[in-house]
Amino acid sequence: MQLPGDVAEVLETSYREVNVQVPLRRDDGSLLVAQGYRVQHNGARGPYKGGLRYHPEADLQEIRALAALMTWKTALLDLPFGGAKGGIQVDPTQLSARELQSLTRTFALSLSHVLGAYRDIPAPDVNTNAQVMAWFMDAYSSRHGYTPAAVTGKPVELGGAPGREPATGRGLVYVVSAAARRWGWDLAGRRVVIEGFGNVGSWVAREFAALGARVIAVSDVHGGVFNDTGLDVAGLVDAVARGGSVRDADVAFTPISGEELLTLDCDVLVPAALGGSITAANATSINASVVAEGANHPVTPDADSILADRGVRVIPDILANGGGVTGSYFEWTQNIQQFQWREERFNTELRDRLERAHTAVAEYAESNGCTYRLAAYAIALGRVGSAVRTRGYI
Ligand SMILES: NC(=O)C1=CN([C@@H]2O[C@H](COP(=O)(O)OP(=O)(O)OC[C@H]3O[C@@H](n4cnc5c(N)ncnc54)[C@H](OP(=O)(O)O)[C@@H]3O)[C@@H](O)[C@H]2O)C=CC1
Ligand SMILES: O=C(O)CCC(=O)C(=O)O
Repeated sequence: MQLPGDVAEVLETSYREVNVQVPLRRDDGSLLVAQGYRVQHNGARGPYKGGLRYHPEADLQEIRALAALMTWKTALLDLPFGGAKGGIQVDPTQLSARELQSLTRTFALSLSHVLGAYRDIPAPDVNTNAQVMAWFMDAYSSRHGYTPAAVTGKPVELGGAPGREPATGRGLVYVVSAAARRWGWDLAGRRVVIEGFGNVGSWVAREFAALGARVIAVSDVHGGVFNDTGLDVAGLVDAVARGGSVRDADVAFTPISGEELLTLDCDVLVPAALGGSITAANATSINASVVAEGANHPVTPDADSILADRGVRVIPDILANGGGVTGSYFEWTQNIQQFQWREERFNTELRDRLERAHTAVAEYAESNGCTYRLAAYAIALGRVGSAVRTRGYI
């Protein structure tokens, strides 16, 4: 794409990286001092936008990488946002509900000077959910006045958009369906494997099952479950809603390891857990026709080349999981206007935006003979580069 050198130089680093101390008085009286981050990568196209992750591996390097991905994602989806990501390096599974709320409020207050509805708008990511966003919004509002548009992914009764919670997984299935139509595939009866069964993975499973595809394996941190004739997705969802693992589900399955799951013979493999699960070490063992990236950067660059050489089609994260931030965009605009769409309208608009982005990527890839990932990056970087120059940043 011949990105000019000065544009590349400014996009290689983040605009602002905030590192805050997040002290928490534990229920037992001891003190935990966690590190919190918000990285604002680029805001040329609009306010910074991106999720908050609570995870022991959420360090500055990881958050920085995820923030840059948000810049490309919002540009590819043509949303009026830049890219950011944040998080706390902590294991939330070890915290009580009171501790989680306290940690979230302290974090929100320490970041509040760089956030805001027209500055930077957080949302949920790994181990954060609508309840965490409600606490975050409440803490932010205590300092700035009631501001629902400062955070997305909120509970529906607090200005959340009906449809935002399923939007990432549902959007991925809209994108795969659009690609399948282009390739002349019928998704009914196709074998689907999903790594991760949280917000994204569980909605991918529900939406594929609703289309008549066969979800043959899913996993969480405790391992995987496999059934060649198709898993009972509703039963898996019930088990997780009760606070258990997919392994606790009262459905027919054979236990498998997370590593085995990735190598199963399938039509569509959806990594929907953390980054870096498909590497040069296991890319030669992937037995999927298509890898649709629900997670952010689940395929390392080395693995990406191996998959491309082997003819495995990869639908990149910035397209495949773009339904989440697109849904957040709908929520943000509705909060600003004090208005709410019904979920049917939300889904129609979501599908339309994702299909348009998919068509742009597919056409670019076909006319330039490149992968979907390169096409998606070329489109996104072109848009960000143009905004950087037009706004006079450089
Ligand atoms: N939420 C959103 O709107 C968006 C999320 N994403 C990306 O999607 C991915 C998943 O996010 P989300 O669903 O929100 O997060 P959740 O916290 O809801 O779920 C994460 C899931 O991944 C599982 N998991 C974690 N580590 C592993 C592992 N090593 N092997 C197998 N499973 C594992 C978790 O298991 P357990 O429950 O047992 O811990 C859980 O099932 C992330 O990469 C995120 O950045 C991308 C776009 C938007
Ligand atoms: O909804 C959002 O604003 C961001 C979601 C997110 O973090 C992501 O797409 O990775």
